[in-house]
Amino acid sequence: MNPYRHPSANRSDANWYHPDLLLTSTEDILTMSQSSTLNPVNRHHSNLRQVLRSYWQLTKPRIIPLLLIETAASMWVAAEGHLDPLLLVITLLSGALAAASAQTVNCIYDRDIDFAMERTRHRPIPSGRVQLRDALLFAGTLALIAFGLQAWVANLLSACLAMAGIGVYVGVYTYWLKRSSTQNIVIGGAAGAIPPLVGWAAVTGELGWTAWLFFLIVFVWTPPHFWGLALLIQDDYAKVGVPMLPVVVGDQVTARQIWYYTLVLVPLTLLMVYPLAATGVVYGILAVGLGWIFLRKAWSLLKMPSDRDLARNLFKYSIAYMMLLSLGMVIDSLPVTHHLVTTLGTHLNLLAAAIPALAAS
Ligand code: HEM
Ligand SMILES: CC(C)=CCC/C(C)=C/CC/C(C)=C/COP(=O)(O)OP(=O)(O)O
Repeated sequence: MNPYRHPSANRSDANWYHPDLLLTSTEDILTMSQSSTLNPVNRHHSNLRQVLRSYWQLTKPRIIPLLLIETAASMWVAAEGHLDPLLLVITLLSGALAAASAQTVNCIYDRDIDFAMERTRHRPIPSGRVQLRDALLFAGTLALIAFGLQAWVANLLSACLAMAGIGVYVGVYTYWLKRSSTQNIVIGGAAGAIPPLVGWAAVTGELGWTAWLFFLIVFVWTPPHFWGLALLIQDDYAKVGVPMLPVVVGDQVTARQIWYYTLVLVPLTLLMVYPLAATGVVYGILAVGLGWIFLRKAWSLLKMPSDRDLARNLFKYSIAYMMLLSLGMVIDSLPVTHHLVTTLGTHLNLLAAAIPALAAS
């Protein structure tokens, strides 16, 4: 008997934004009902597929790519466009394993509230598909492999930072603050800002100003990212007593906080260009454009804090924003971009010098 299984467990529309995190899709139900009538070999394969799928879901896989994009962007900037492919692949692999381990421990610790929330009750532990002991073993193994790989191929600093990411997410966010403070994701959100530090340390063996600035950018981005979503799913959190900001202070104050954080975020992204000069004009233009859109969306929400479409729109945009900003850093650091920008600059200078002569003739 599964202690976390509720007889009335049901799917709901609250799951609109991450259907892959659910298990009981029509396809699953069909597969499960078929497996009892299949021959033993097919049944074995079908069961194995279901087990693998459950472990995959335990890692909340849809969040991991963005963490890896941050890591890769930081590595590219640190390497000034000349990145060792093996180092990149191993750092991303161990980053994915570390994040998966962190998410698994979060699923273990939060199994009671995950069971009670409509949105999360089909996760592998509350639905009884993965046992606690197995999940713990899985999380421990992933963390060990992540640490070993990273320390072996890159360096000890980056491996320790990845483990610190797990520690902050599990210890500070999940265990300490998630159920006790409205500032849970502000402070606990530091976990999600650690991947740029891991990437930078993997390339340089140390942590520079640029790495810390990237950390700060993700740190300040996290509240608008999550509170946009929290406005939509606050009833679920309220039901289980998790004090996410909108649950405690309401829509208006949350929208105001989102606005303040976005106001700080946009100028922060520009410090990469000046005074740090870690990135150039291509990233700069992108950061201004993306930031302008972010500000407009946060402003619209500030004007109509209870408009759920605006909140959903801001949440979705926050993800695209971080992806494109990171991509901007990568494109900016490539040697070909440097070459193009320098050539363009030279031509513009020549043109500027020629204008007075042309005007005089
Ligand atoms: C403590 C900080 C954060 C909290 C509380 C948070 C919370 C959430 C939640 C609840 C979701 C909905 C999906 C789910 O149920 O798992 C989500 C989606 C997402 N988060 Fe965050 N997040 C945080 C930080 C981050 C960071 C740092 C990143 C990456 C840089 C990130 C990337 C994403 C992405 C890509 C999605 C969309 C997944 C999908 O496509 O469904 N989040 N976040
Ligand atoms: C370097 C390293 C290993 C970093 C790991 C950082 C990490 C895993 C960040 C993810 C943050 C996140 C998606 C939280 C979800 O909140 P929640 O679990 O409270 O959401 P829920 O309500 O859906 O359970």
